[in-house]
Amino acid sequence: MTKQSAVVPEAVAPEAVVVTQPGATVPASSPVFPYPPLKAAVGLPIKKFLQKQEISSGGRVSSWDEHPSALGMFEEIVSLSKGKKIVMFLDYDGTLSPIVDDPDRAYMSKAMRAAVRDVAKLFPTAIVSGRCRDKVYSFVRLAELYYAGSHGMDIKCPKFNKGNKPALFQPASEFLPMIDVVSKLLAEKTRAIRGSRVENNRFCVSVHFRCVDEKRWVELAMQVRSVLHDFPKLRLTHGRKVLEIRPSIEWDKGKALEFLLESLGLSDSNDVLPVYIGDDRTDEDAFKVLRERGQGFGILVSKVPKESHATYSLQEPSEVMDFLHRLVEWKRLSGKGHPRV
Ligand SMILES: O=P(O)(O)OC[C@H]1O[C@H](O[C@H]2O[C@H](CO)[C@@H](O)[C@H](O)[C@H]2O)[C@H](O)[C@@H](O)[C@@H]1O
Repeated sequence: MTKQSAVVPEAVAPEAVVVTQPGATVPASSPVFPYPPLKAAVGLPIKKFLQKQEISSGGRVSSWDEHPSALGMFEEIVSLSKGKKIVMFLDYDGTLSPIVDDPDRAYMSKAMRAAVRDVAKLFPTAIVSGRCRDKVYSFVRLAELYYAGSHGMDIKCPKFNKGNKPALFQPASEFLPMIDVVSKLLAEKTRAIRGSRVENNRFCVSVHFRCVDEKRWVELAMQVRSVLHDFPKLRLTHGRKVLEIRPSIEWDKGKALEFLLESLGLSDSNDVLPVYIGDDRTDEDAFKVLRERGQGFGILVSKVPKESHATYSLQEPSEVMDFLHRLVEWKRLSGKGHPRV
């Protein structure tokens, strides 16, 4: 038995199992992913089990003062965008579709699809998801969008650098065979844990525990770790009741955002306003990039106030849809569909 501590989320705003080294302090409010590198944690026994932590984005905070509603601040937002070209980045699960138990049934509504289609007519729009790109495309079904699947490790642009051909960018392609092997091993190892589910997202793998009895979360995390022990080039992160296994490369949704801006030929322009909407920890990488660039802003989708690199908030996908509607309406009224305000 190895020695490690697992931190499991509180019931109210639950979203992950975090495995740490014994003695390691995981600040309850840390907005940054608190795993030690996988290698350091492997080989240490379980010491302690449940500890409450807010997880899906940053730690929980007491009010929305830091991240006011993007609907409430809509006038301010559009005034910020005066003379600028808006570029939209949208996460999928929990942002465009509600969180549901079965990941294969996380459909977006027709109304949401229509809202995204309308937005994409007016602004370049990308979907940035942890899902396999084909899978997220099968949910969204809008060919005119840009898609970044596998947490940005699988990017498809309708056009690239003003050329006409669709282009693919897959910085982790060498990991494909390894991910396949690991996905099968994980499925085997976790089969006996009722409710668990392994989802092969092509360049990464998700191990879901939303439907696993809480008493077995640690057992599941241990099984995952035991598989990963033999794959030091992979790392473990987590999202909303899901453990995510992915290549240890310097690539995330933030890097994908920058890549997409570059491929749109908009990277160096001061008159570009990227807006990223997302609900999960992995979206924080993109929010952070926008903060660091001092360009555009992030919108966190969450029912509870959290620490986040986002600037604004929306409570749930229905509010995301309202926001998209307002953006379209405002643009139509102000610019008659021209790409600049
Ligand atoms: O980046 P995202 O598009 O938000 O993808 C992150 C994970 O999303 C999916 O899992 C989440 O949504 C499921 C359906 O609502 C839910 O059952 C699960 O508990 C959530 O974690 C997707 O299935 C994962 O592969 C992605 O990693």
